[in-house]
Amino acid sequence: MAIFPLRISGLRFRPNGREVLAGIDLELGDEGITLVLGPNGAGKSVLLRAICGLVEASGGSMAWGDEGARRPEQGVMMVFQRPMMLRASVLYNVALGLKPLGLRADERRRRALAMLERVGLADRAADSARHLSGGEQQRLGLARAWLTKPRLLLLDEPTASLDPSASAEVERIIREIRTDGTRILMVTHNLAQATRLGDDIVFVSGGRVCEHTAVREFFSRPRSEEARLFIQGELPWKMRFQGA
Ligand SMILES: Nc1ncnc2c1ncn2[C@@H]1O[C@H](COP(=O)(O)OP(=O)(O)OP(=O)(O)O)[C@@H](O)[C@H]1O
Repeated sequence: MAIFPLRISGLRFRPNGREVLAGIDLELGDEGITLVLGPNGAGKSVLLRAICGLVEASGGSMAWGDEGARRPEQGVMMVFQRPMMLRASVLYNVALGLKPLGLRADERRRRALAMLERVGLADRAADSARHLSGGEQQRLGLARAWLTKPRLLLLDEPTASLDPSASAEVERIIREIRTDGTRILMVTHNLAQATRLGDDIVFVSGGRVCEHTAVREFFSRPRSEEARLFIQGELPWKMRFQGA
């Protein structure tokens, strides 16, 4: 089943009557890296969780592919800021992603080792995953997801709290995953990273998409006052939560 274009219309999430997603409209084609920017509390992570089905929307719709399926059967993966690690080796944690495919154990091991090579963790295969640094854990999370060849990969601030060299390594891997044919939707607070990595920007504020434009256009000619103030670091705290 083709899952693109993904058309999101009027998506709402209102836990206890509080408007977290206030009617998200967004369309994603089948290629590239889209960066989600916006102030704290804007609803960026909730949007990603809603797309991968971890949060149940209170209203609106998502239509996957030309047939407008309500849910994708497979092919959507999400990597969190702190990826989940089992109390087991790095190799075991990566190979875990292949379990649902019903492959033999030696094939899972072979593919997982090859993937660890690609993310620069081959020499850590036997170590405890929980002893990895934050940057290494993020690379492990990316490897685990990449191994399943997802069509859409959702990344929630994958370089938050990483130093510049660990961030650069994670960015390299993200580019490779994209080159390998995976569509990426990624939340970041790092504007320089957005210019390095993104094809287009989705700017979210107050639970709405205020603009969705090419990266260069977003930074040179932001359409909304909120985006302009955000880029300049001057978005007043009241507007952050109330939207435009
Ligand atoms: N499952 C949930 N139930 C109720 N409220 C939630 C839930 N998940 C998130 N929220 C609330 O929704 C709001 C938006 O959260 P979200 O994590 O999406 O913000 P964000 O834009 O990712 O912010 P940040 O940049 O700080 O990570 C927050 O006020 C948060 O407390």
